[in-house]
Amino acid sequence: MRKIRLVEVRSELAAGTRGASLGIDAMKVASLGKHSDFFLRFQPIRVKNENDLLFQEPKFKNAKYGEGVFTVLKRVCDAVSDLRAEGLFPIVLAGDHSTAAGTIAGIKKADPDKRLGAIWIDAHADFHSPYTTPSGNMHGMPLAMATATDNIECEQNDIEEETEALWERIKSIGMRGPKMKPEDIVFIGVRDTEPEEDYLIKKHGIKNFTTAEVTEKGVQQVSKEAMEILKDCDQIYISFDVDSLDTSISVGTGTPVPEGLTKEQALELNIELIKDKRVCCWEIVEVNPTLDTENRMANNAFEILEATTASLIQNF
Ligand SMILES: NC(=[NH2+])NCCC[C@H](N)C(=O)O
Repeated sequence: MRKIRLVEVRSELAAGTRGASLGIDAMKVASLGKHSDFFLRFQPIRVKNENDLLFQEPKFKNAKYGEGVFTVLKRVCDAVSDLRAEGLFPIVLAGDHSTAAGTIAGIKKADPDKRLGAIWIDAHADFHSPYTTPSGNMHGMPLAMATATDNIECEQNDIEEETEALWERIKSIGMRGPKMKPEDIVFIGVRDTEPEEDYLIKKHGIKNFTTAEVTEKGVQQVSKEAMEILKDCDQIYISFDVDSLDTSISVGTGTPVPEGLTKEQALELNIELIKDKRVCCWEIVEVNPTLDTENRMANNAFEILEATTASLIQNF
């Protein structure tokens, strides 16, 4: 059986809306409500955050709070890389989705020679760089960080020199250069992108399984096809952003988008995908209880976390 370690990252610097750093504790409240022993079973590692920067104005307008994001991602990278070097399976519970770039860097740092792929279950492609971002919010950038993509072809923002230097440092966390090829990304549920991201998706032929496709083909088939696309990867990372879920379930996330997955679809998808023996890390992000009523999103997210972990344990 694989040994699991929880990594708790209460960081929300890279989100545009406040509150995502409370998502982990909202899931803990959900677990108490269910009388679950989940949080007793795994020893958590807590990564220090830099959320106090939020009391100041952001320094970099195309990479807001980027200096803090860099520090947190570096810490996440080191924590994940240490766990992977010990052969442990990190389950990362995080606030905003930028942490995924730290996680990916950590996986790669521990196994630089292994080809890494990612399954990105999300409403967003998170493929912006400071050169293209419409918001400056760095939770829209983790896949550009991980693949070292600037997307100058679609440049929208005339970025400052300091921002450029910071972006270079962020892309070099763990190791210099790309940790993954864009071709080794599979999207599920992506439905809110900007033209600059559409350009990259088309350029690299990245497959997106839409909500309609998941409904039509079913979870088993979609999981099979997703893994088939990543057949040449040695390791697979799964990133689950709760905004992949439909807004009728809950709006307890910073950037909710209609026409998302049902809870059952997301639950089954994660249960199924994590059975693949190459999956080496799973992450859940963007639960924001301050935007919610009766902790609905965290209740759903915790259910998915618990079921996915159970599937991981049962299948090894
Ligand atoms: N992880 C997220 N919720 N990302 C939302 C990104 C939204 C938009 N594409 C932006 O870059 O601002």
